[in-house]
Amino acid sequence: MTNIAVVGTGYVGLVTGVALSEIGHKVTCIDIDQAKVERMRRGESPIYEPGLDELMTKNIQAGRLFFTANHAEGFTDKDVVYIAVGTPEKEDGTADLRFINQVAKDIATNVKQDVVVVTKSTVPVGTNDHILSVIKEHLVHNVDVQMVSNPEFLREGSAIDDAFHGDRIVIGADAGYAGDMIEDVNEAFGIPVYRTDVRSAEMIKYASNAFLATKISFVNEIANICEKTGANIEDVASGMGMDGRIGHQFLRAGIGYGGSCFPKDTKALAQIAANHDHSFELLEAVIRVNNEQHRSLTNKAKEAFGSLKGRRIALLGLAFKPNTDDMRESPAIAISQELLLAGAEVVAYDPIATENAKRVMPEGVTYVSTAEEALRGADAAFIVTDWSEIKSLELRAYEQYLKEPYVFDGRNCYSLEDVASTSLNYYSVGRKAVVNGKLVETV
Ligand SMILES: NC(=O)c1ccc[n+]([C@@H]2O[C@H](COP(=O)([O-])OP(=O)(O)OC[C@H]3O[C@@H](n4cnc5c(N)ncnc54)[C@H](O)[C@@H]3O)[C@@H](O)[C@H]2O)c1
Ligand SMILES: O=c1ccn([C@@H]2O[C@H](COP(=O)(O)OP(=O)(O)O[C@H]3O[C@H](CO)[C@@H](O)[C@H](O)[C@H]3O)[C@@H](O)[C@H]2O)c(=O)[nH]1
Repeated sequence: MTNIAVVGTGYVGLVTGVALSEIGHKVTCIDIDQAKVERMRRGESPIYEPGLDELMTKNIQAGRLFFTANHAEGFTDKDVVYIAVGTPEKEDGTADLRFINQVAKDIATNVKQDVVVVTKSTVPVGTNDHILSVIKEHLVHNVDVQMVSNPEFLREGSAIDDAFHGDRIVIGADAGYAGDMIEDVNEAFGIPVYRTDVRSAEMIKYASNAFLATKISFVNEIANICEKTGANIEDVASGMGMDGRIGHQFLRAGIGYGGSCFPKDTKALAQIAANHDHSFELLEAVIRVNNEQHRSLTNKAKEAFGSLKGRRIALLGLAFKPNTDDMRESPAIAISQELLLAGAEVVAYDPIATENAKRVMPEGVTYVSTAEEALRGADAAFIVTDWSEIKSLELRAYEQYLKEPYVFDGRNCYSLEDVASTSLNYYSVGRKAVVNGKLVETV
């Protein structure tokens, strides 16, 4: 059992703290947001993440999981401090290290015993060295501080499962005992550990996200070409994925990636390269293709309707992916902006993310509390997030509620054969359209 503090209780910090307590460590989670801390003390997760509340409550009751807004209290008697604060993007695409710098100072002024500092946040190569120098500069007590880079690979919506069944735990440490200590801390997860130096660990995180984003933009480009050639992206992706070297994962064509990580991390890596006089052309193209892909549904609707002025569009799903309330960089934002710009009226529904959506979606969007309400009287439906509730909506609901039978499906939720037996005009991604019951090429 190790005494651990986790600084920052967002998607990563809270899940990390809860998972570490579940394998037997004594964990104090620290956040500057007092209201959040109060909720967490009651066992309520401030984020929607399946399975998280139950595990929080269990470990609070077991006396292994604590929450505080007071750094001095949180750091008392801790052997390990995890940094899990946000590293959002700045205007120029670089990572904003404001919160990281603050935590480094908080650690320096509060720790009274030797400590291993573990960086979970996604940070540019060289940041762990920077954190250590900030800590050393502000250190109040004469203690030893060692750094470990331990990037996080969890996905929102399946974060708990990922924490216990991830593919690997990357531990980047230079000379010293810290790397071994963090390997021991993680032993009970039973997940393969990959040991490397600090800078390589920092790079593994960005390279992994950039590679996955590349897969998505690649398959989206293939989907766009499928639409022009009459091929079917679902079949193409399945056939490609059977090659073990390619694999089936991350070959789902759609409206482009969103979320709190891929958009910001791809830009940050391109910027890291640029700062070292390297133009990362491939990644720049991945980002451009993704931005363009956000427009694909609206472009299809414009083509089908001529003009979208005065048209009422039902947006089904707002979160950047199912099973999360996270709206950061959700394609729904760019899609709504495009629709409103084109003069359309936007009525939106999401099973969970509506409150968060209201904070980041453009002004003028109307929110309703069921999919049926959104569809009723609309000229078209846009399927934006493939929540299981939305995927399982029967096709006759669209026929029944829509004023015009137009569905633009950004997630390929329905089979073309099923749609062909309805009266719907259906446009999806990388597949033929269905118009008047017939499969037709879109160009
Ligand atoms: N969200 C993900 O799925 C995911 C996955 C892997 C890695 N990451 C990376 O992990 C990091 C955290 O991401 P997130 O989505 O959990 O962030 P988040 O924005 O959801 O949460 C950050 C939390 O840190 C708190 N905080 C800020 N400054 C603080 C301080 N000085 N002391 C204590 N608390 C402080 C904030 O109040 C907030 O609750 C980022 O670098 C991100 O790129 C995120
Ligand atoms: O085949 C696919 C797979 C995903 N997506 C989209 O890609 C985005 C990201 O999805 P996903 O990777 O499942 O979710 P995140 O929670 O953003 O997780 C990513 O970003 C995290 C933060 O760095 C990493 O820890 C994870 O390993 C990495 O998968 C979403 O908009 C998805 O709709 C697709 O369009 N097609």
